[in-house]
Amino acid sequence: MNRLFKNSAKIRSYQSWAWPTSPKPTTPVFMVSPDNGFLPRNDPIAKLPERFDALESLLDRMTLTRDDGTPGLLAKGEFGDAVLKELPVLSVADIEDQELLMALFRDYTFAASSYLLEPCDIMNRSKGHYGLGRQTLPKQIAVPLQQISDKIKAKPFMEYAQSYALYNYKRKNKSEPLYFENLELIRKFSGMQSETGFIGIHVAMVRHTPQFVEGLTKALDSAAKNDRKEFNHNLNAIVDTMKTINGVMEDMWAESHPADYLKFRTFIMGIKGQNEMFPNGVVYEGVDSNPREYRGESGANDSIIPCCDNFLQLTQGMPENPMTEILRDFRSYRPIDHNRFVSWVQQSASELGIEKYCLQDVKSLTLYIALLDQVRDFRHRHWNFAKEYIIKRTAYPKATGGSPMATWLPNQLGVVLKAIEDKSAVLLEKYGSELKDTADAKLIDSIQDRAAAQRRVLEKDVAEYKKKFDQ
Ligand code: HEM
Repeated sequence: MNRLFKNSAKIRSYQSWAWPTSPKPTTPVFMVSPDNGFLPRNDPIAKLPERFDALESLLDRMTLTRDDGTPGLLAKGEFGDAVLKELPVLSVADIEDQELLMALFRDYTFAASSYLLEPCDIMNRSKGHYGLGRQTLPKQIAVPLQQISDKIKAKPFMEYAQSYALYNYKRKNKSEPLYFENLELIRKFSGMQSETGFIGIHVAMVRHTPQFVEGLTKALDSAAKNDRKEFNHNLNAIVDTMKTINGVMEDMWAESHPADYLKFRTFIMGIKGQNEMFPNGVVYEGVDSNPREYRGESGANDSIIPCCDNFLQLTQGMPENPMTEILRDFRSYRPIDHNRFVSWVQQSASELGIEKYCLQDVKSLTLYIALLDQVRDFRHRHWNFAKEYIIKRTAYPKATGGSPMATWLPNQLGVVLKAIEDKSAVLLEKYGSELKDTADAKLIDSIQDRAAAQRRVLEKDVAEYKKKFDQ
């Protein structure tokens, strides 16, 4: 077992690199490693044990359009009543198996979001706005959900990794890898193919994170040993993996139709910062008489881009503004080991001074800019998703995670564009004569051109959308 940084005086080792070869039932489900990256250690448990049949049956009948084409409980506005009538407060006190706890977390969070947001979905379908959600989560859902969340150390609300996306897939063919065509969903709100596409593309991207985690840890390790050749090799590997991940992301356009997104998006809204639906948060009956507030499900809780930001030391240069505050807050909505890894990358990159280390070598700096360009590629495409799937089609000003539509994503895209401009200028000033007429010079030229063009479009977009959403 490879123990990176064991001998490095400069940075601490990432402990979970060497996690147990025979995990115990109490070993967390999400542990970052070059074996599974940011995916769970094993494929998610799809079916709950018999004692949870009442919950399983409700979730099977819930989906707007069921697998047999008939309307489900949510389509008829009958889910909430069915929960109150059919679901007892089931005990989870004796359960310690982390995989079963994660499956229960997924299923109770699906039930919670359906229960709270059912009226908003009905209102949105008929009137085009959301109205009030249910303001109390009944004890049948709230009590076990709180207990499960305590055991897995999560917030008791639907989350990107631990419920909606990364713990919600099955492989059609168990012996095949998790490419998009080989996966299907365990739970869904709408039953539309576009919902499978939306979630499936996230999973299919995260499938490539074992290489990503390996590249990051090895790059940090080689910087710690001041092995320039190895460092450049590993940095190049991260750039290549990001190209693959961005390539999968591009398939979103084909697999999830922009016109369908708002039809299932209502159910992934949060109960924080969504004033039209939950002006005072939600009371968790039998748990807390004070209302709770949690952000909704969002890809912002994925760990790939935060790791790139941290490795490139972009995070510390983010402007001190309410947008960056939201970015920090999002980081608390993910599995604890994802959070630890993301923080570890931040601390190690900062202790080693990765940015400065890259400035000292023409190849390292070129690769640093190439990685910035991949983060730009991700955030630019992502901004286009936001425009095409959301902004074009609704006047509602908040994203599912509660961030403001017109300004939040551009805040981070702007930081990356600026970093490309700055670092390219340094590269040309410092190493211009060395680079002259090489393939790397052409690469940097095209990266600069793209960044400049995108900045112009971004500024125009933000001015227009600030007016539209009054932000
Ligand atoms: C149709 C596709 C998508 C749409 C409409 C969309 C929409 C959004 C929106 C509106 C936000 C703002 C945060 C919030 O929820 O309040 C966000 C954040 C984010 N999403 Fe997505 N998203 C899509 C696909 C993806 C995919 C496939 C990923 C891959 C992991 C992803 C990763 C992220 C990340 C990393 C952020 C934080 C952005 C940043 O740091 O600049 N999203 N998304």
